Amino acid sequence: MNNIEVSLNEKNIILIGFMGVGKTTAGMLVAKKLQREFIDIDEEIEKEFGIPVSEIFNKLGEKTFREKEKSVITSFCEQKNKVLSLGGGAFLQEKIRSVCLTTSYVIFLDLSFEKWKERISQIIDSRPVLQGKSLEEMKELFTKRQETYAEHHLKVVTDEKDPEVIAQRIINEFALLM
Ligand SMILES: Nc1ncnc2c1ncn2[C@@H]1O[C@H](COP(=O)(O)OP(=O)(O)OP(=O)(O)O)[C@@H](O)[C@H]1O
Ligand SMILES: O=C(O)C1=C[C@@H](O)[C@@H](O)[C@H](O)C1
Ligand SMILES: [Mg+2]
Repeated sequence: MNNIEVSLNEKNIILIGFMGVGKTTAGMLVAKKLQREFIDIDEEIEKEFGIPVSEIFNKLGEKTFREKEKSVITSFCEQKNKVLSLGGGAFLQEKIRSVCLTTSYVIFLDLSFEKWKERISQIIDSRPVLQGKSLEEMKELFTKRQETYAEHHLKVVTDEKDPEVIAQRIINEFALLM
């Protein structure tokens, strides 16, 4: 199937994976190529509270963030024709996993730890879950979190440097599913 046929299928495309694997970067390009609206769930949560994710964690607590994360994702899953980029911890919640997997196509963006660690300096300031952790502790979290992404419809490896190439690969592999 080609891009046109992919875009005719109305189900949402949902990108999951660890912080920094490129869900937002690739997701925006996938949405543009398929002429769909792109929604970054972390940004939607920030809009609801009017403060950045790190401040939500610090001032309101992770529990409040996770509750909002669940309600925002559930509400977007009632819509269609979107490309959603989920926060790296969203799939920790069973309710989120089930609503995403039953309503939408869930694509797991996979990246090796070796490649991921090259991005730490770019993401650390805005990712409270990483702050104060040693490289060893980050590796532990990275490895543990892979279990939460185990349920998906498609896995796409994102070690490639060029986000355009990754976005096209997501679309091509997704088209094979249909
Ligand atoms: N293919 C790539 N090669 C190199 N760097 C990349 C690539 N894709 C994204 N990046 C960079 O890695 C960082 C994280 O990317 P991005 O914000 O898209 O990740 P994310 O999966 O959305 O993270 P989060 O779950 O924390 O929202 C950004 O600085 C981005 O510019
Ligand atoms: O992996 C996580 O637990 C998180 C990832 C980010 O996308 C944000 O959703 C938040 O910083 C928590
Ligand atoms: Mg993101």
